[in-house]
Amino acid sequence: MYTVGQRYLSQLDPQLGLGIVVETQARRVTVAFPAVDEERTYATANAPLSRLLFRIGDKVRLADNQVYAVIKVTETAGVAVYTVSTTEGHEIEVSEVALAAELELNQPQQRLLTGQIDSATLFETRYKAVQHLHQLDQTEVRGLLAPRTLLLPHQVYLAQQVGTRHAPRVMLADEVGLGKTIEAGMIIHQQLHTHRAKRVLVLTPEPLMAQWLVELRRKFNLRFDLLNQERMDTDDNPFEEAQWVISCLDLVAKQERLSEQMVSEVWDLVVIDEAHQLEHADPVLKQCVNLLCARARGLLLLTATPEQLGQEAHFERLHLLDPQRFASFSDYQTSEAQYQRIDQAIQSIEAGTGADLPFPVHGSSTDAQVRYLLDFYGTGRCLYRNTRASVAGLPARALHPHPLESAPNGTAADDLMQQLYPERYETDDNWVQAHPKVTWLVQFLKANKAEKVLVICGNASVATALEDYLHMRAGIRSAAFYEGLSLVERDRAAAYFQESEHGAQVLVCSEIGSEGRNFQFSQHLVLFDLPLSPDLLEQRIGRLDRIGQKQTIHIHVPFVLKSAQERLFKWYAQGLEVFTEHCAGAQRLYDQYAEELRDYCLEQNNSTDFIERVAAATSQLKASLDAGRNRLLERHSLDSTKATQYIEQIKAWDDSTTLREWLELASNALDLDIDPLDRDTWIFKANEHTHEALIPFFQDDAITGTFSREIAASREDWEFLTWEHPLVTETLELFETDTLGSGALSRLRLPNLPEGTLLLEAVAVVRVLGQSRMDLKRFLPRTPIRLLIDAQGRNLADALPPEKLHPRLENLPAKAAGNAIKQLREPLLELISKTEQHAQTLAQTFINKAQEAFTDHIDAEIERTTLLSLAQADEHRNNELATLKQERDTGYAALAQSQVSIHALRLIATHH
Ligand SMILES: Nc1ncnc2c1ncn2[C@@H]1O[C@H](COP(=O)(O)OP(=O)(O)OP(=O)(O)O)[C@@H](O)[C@H]1O
Repeated sequence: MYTVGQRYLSQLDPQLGLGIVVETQARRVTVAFPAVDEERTYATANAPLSRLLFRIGDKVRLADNQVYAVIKVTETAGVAVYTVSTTEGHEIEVSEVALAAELELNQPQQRLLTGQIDSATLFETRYKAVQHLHQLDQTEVRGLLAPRTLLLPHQVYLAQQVGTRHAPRVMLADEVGLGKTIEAGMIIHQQLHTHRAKRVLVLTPEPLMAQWLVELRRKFNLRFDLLNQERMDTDDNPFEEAQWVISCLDLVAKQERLSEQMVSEVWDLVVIDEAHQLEHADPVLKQCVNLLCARARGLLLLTATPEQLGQEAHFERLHLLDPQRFASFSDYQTSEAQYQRIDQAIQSIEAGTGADLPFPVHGSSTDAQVRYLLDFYGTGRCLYRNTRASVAGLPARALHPHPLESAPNGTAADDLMQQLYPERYETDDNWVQAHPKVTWLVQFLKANKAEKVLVICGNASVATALEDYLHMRAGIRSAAFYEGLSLVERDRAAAYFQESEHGAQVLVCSEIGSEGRNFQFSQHLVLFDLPLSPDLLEQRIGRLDRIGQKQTIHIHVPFVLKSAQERLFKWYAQGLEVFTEHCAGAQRLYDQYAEELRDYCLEQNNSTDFIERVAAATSQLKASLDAGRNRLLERHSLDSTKATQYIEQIKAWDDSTTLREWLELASNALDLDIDPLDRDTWIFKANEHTHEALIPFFQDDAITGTFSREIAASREDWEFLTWEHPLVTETLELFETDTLGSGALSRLRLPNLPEGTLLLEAVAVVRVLGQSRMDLKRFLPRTPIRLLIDAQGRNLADALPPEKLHPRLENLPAKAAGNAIKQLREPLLELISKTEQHAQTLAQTFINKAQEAFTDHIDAEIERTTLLSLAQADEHRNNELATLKQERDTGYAALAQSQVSIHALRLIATHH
C-alpha cells in the first residue's frame, strides 16, 4: 500500500536519490525525486521501488542536513515518524517526509533491503580485499614492501626499527656510501604508509636537492615538492600548503620571512642531510634549526662523519635530537667513557660468566640483559652507525701513489696551506701549463681512455682552471662540477659524466662534488690534492666506494716528491692507513695530532718517528674502538638475525602469487584491462567503464609494472608492483570506502533443507578508529569476521566455509532479486539483527586480545624505561615514562572503542 509522504528508492536507479510518494491512484503511484527534480509514475503491481525505513540506532539525515540518531520508530497514517535525539540531548519527532532527498545508502543492510544488489563475484572480491588488508595491517615489515631497493640487512633492520616508532628522533650515521639516503627514504615511506606522519620536510645541501627528489620519486614512488630558489622567490609562503617538501637550509636562511614560515609549520618528520655541516652555519641559521628541530615531531639527522668537526659538535647534533637526554657535554663524555666496561659486561653475559659486573643488570634472559645494556649505553636508541666492515659486498680499494719531480717553488716555507695547495694562491690560470700533476693527469687520462675518472680538488678555481685545460688544450672530454654552477648545470655535468658512450671521460670537482653524490659507475678517483680532514677524505673516496660499486676502485694520489704534499700523503697512507681501509677513529687522531702534523709537513720538528708513532696510535685506537664504543654501536645498529627475518618476510610478500590473483580479481571488479607482457610484467589500461577512483593513475595512458624486485631495480621507468604500490592499495581501499559488492543475493541447491530456507552470509569487520599516529592497527588489524546465519540464529560459517559454499551458489537476475527482497523483508530484518548480535560477540574477543597485546607491549616499554630511569637517576626518563603511561591509557581506550560493522551481506535462498 503506497501512501503519500512515504519514502522510496528506485531499485533500478538509485542515483535518483530518495523519492517521496506524491500521488496514488488505483493502479499507479507517482513518486517525486527532489534530488534530481524528477517525477516518475509506476504501475503499483510491479514498481521497482523499495521503501526506506530506518531502525533504532540508524542515523538519519534531514532536509536541513542535520544528522540524528533514531531512538524510536512509530507510524501515523502509514507514514513513519522517527524520534531522534539532538546533539543537545533533546528528543524530537520527525516525519519521514522531512528526510533529505540526497540520501547515500552506504550500509550493506540498507542497500540489501532496498534491493541494491551486486554480483556474487563482487561480493567475494570485497571479502578478499578485507582479508588482504587484515594480513597487511599486521605485518612487521609494513611500509618496507614498496621501496625499489635491494634488501640489504643493515638498511632493512635499521629502517624497521626506526620506521615503526612513533615520531622517531634518530641520527643515521652509517659510514660513507652505505645508503643513508635510502634508509631515510625507507623510514619516510613507512611513516607515511602507516599514517604516522603526514607532512615531511627534507633539508639537503642545495647541490643534493635534485638527487633526493629523483631518489624519492624513483625508489619510493613519493613525489616531493622541490622548493628551490625560484619557488622561494615566487611563492608568498612556499611551505604553507606543501605536504612533502625538499628544501635547502642555506636558501631558507637567506630570508627571514622564509625561515619563519618554515619553522611555523607543523612537521611530522624533518630530515636533515649532511647534518655535520650545521656546524659551519651562522648563528641565525643555527637558531632556525634549533627551533625547527624542537618543534618537529620526528627528526632524522644524516651524516657519514658525525665527528668530522669534533666531539662537541657531535654532541650538539645529539642535543638537537633529544635536548633533555643530551643536556650536558661533560655528562655525555662521562657516559662515553663507560663503553668499554659495558662491552665487557655484554661479553661476559653472553659467555655465561656474568659475575663481577660493574653495575646491576636487569632482564630475565641473556637477550633481555644484553638489550638492557645496549639501551643503557649513552646514545642507545637514537644513534645508528653501520660500518663498512659489517656490510658485505663492498668493493676493494687499491692505492696508486704517483710521486712527481718538481722544481722547488718559492712559496712561503712556513705556510702549510701554501705548501699543500700552491695552485689556490695563483692569481691567474697559467699555472696549469707546466704543472707536474697536470702533466701526469693528462698522460694518465690518455693512457686510460676507456675509464671514467673522477678528479677532486679542494677548490673551485683550481677545478675550473684544470678542467678548462683538459678540455681546451688537451682535448679530453671533460666536465667541471663546482659551486659556481647552477643546479641545472651541475646535474647536466654529472649526467654528461655518467653517459656511457659519448659522455665525458673525466669530471673535475671541487669539494662540493665530494658529498652525497653517486658516482659508483666510475672506478678511478684522482685526488688532485689531499684535504687535511680525514673525514673529508673519506667523503671523497665514498663517491666511488659505495653500495652498487661492483669493482675494485683505484685511488690515485699525485704529489710532489720531498714536499709537504708527500709528507701529508705519508701521514694518510702509513700513519692512518685510510686509503685502502676505512679508519673509524681517523678524525680523532687528526684532532689530537693536528699541531704535530703541521710541523711534520713543514719539516719544522726533528721527529723522525712521527709516522711510526701515528701508526701505533692508529692501531691502538682501532683496537680500543673495536672493543668498546664501535662494537656497541655496531651491535645496536644491526641485529643480523632480525634483519634476516624481516628480509624473509619481505621476500615472502614479493614471491607470493596472491598479489597477481588479487590484481586479476580487482581488475575484473573495477573494469581495468590487464595485458601480461610475461609472467612478471603486466600492462594495465583503463577503459570507459573503469572505476573513477582509478582514473588518476592513468594520466599517461597505460601503466607497465613488474612484480620482480630485480627487474624493477634495472627498469626504473616501470612501476614496481607490490602490495604497497598506490594502484594496489587503491584497489584494496576502494572496497573500504565504496559500497562495491556490499550486498548480494544468491540461490543454493540444497535438497535436504526445506525449499526457500534463508541463510544470511555476512562479512563484519572490526576496526580501531582514531589515534592513527599510534598505529594501533598493529595490535588490532582490520579483522574480517565471516558469518552464515540461519533463521534459528545459528552460525554455520564453519560448517560451510567459502571454498565449499561459494562455488555452489547461483546468481539471480537483478529484477527477480529486487522482487524477492521485497517479499523477504521481514525475515531478512530478523536475520540481519541476529547477524549483528553474533558479530558483536565475536568482535569482542578480537578487541580483548588486541588490548592484551597492546598492554603487554607498552608495559614492557614502561618497565624498560623504569629500569633505565632507576639506573641513571635521569629526570628525562621520567618524562618519557609519563608519556608512555599516557599512551597506554589513550591506546587502551581507543581499542575499547573499536567498532564492528557489517561490511557485506549476501542473502542465500535454498531450493531443491
Ligand atoms: N638498498 C639499495 N638498493 C639499491 N641501491 C642502493 C641501496 N642502498 C644504497 N643504494 C645506492 O647506493 C648509493 C649510496 O647510497 P646513499 O646515497 O643513500 O648513501 P649515503 O650513505 O647517503 O652516502 P653519503 O654518505 O655519501 O651521503 C646510492 O647510489 C644509492 O642509490
